[in-house]
Amino acid sequence: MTFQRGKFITFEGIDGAGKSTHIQFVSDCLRARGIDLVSSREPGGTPLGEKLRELVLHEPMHLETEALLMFASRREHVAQVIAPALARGAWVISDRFTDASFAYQGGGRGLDRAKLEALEQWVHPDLQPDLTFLFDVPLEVARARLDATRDLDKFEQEQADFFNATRNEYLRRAAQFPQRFRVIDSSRSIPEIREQLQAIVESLSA
Ligand SMILES: Nc1ncnc2c1ncn2[C@@H]1O[C@H](COP(=O)(O)OP(=O)(O)OP(=O)(O)O)[C@@H](O)[C@H]1O
Ligand SMILES: Cc1cn([C@H]2C[C@H](O)[C@@H](COP(=O)(O)O)O2)c(=O)[nH]c1=O
Repeated sequence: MTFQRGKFITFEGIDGAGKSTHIQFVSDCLRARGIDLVSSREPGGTPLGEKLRELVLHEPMHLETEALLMFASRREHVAQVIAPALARGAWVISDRFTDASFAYQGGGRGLDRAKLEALEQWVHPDLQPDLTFLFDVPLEVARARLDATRDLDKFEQEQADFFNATRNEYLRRAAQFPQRFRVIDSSRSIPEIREQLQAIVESLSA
């Protein structure tokens, strides 16, 4: 028996844009449609990846070390979780993937894009998301949402210039890959965003 490869969906956006809020909703919509779904996150998603997550979110380190650890976590995630699930026909949702490295380490921190492209080619030469939701929101809105909720990690404590550059790189990539990106105006209310997400999910799983 041959299985059709499952679909790979990623959620992206600057910290506080609201992507995590909507992952559960989209997951519930897909499961209600009978789809076998694996939901995961980066950095993380495996026992080793979760240890790397603790390091990159809390320890100061060289920019290139940070990028390499993101891709080390990703290599493990692809090998242990994403590729096996897709191969057996399950769908995978990941809270962030390689677009985040281009946006944060590339846009935010200024790492040469060619180095990120080389890492991408090394770590997942044959894998790209089928669909990427980019939750786009002005920095001030994201910041207000974060400040209201929790202690901030290393990235969340970055300044406005960092997040503006990160957001701009996300938007640049959305324009570069329009066939897989859906830019969601995340400054709207949660019910309005859900309505749009539901329509996209229904068209995808029809
Ligand atoms: N559309 C919205 N309107 C108002 N509040 C929202 C909206 N979306 C999310 N929030 C709230 O903003 C806060 C941050 O949301 P969430 O954790 O989903 O962001 P995130 O993009 O996943 O952030 P991070 O990447 O840092 O984990 C939460 O308290 C959430 O309830
Ligand atoms: C995958 C990935 C993530 N990051 C950053 C982006 C966020 O600030 C954190 C993860 O936190 P979240 O609350 O789970 O979104 O990590 C990054 O800089 N580069 C990456 O490749």
